[in-house]
Amino acid sequence: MEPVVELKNLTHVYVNDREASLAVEGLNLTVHPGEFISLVGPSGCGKTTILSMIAGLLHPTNGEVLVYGRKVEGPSPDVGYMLQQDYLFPWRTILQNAAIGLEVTGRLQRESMDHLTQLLDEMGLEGTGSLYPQQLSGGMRQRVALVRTLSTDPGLLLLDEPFSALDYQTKLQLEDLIAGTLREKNKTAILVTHDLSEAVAVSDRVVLLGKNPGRIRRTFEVPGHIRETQPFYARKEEGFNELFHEIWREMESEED
Ligand SMILES: Nc1ncnc2c1ncn2[C@@H]1O[C@H](COP(=O)(O)OP(=O)(O)OP(=O)(O)O)[C@@H](O)[C@H]1O
Repeated sequence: MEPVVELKNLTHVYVNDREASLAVEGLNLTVHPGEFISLVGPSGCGKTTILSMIAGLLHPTNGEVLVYGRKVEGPSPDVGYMLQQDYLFPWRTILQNAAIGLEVTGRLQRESMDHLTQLLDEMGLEGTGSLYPQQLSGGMRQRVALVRTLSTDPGLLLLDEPFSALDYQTKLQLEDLIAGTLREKNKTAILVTHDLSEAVAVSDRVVLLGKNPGRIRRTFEVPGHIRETQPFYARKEEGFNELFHEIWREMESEED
């Protein structure tokens, strides 16, 4: 099967008036259909830069990004992006917020509202369509952001720390919901996170990046029995702690 994402010798240099800084260098990564990948690594190792290039928001200085076999030249409806902040518009109802993706891509139709209401229901947000964002909790708002992202039916989801602003309990609930939903809908996902336990619990593969500049340091396969378990319970599975500590030690041992 054709890969969903191919990063080939990907390099990015940020340039301003005074200096140039190498953020990502010579990165190669292939992500297959239905895979859930996490990118982890120390602060500043280039995780967000990599997602921005896959999303077509930032052009690589060198190398190339292919999504579904096509060179990325800009944002595409095949790719959904979810961030730490939900960016809901306070003056729009929940349903109107959920509809924005379809609106801006010119695909909003009469029957779309039924589909969005169904998606809100699936996310446990029954009856919230006519409320406003400020009437919902942080976890609920982030679920609305997920509905907005899924509404355009992108095959690939880029998740940049979508759980990190939430309290611990909400974060665990949302991890289960998002990982379960994406697997059920057979989406491909790349998650950026600082939380190694989250990375192991939700992913098929954890890609550890090293810093100065961002390069792949090591890739860890998550064993099948952990992958098949809901993230919350995965943390109690045999081998989970060992893998967590292996990644942790590797990250700590970075010398450069
Ligand atoms: N717009 C920019 N201009 C100049 N340098 C930048 C810019 N954005 C990021 N950088 C630098 O590029 C490097 C990679 O940044 P990036 O945000 O991709 O890392 P990250 O791994 O996502 O960091 P964090 O984990 O702290 O979110 C860092 O050294 C950062 O300072």
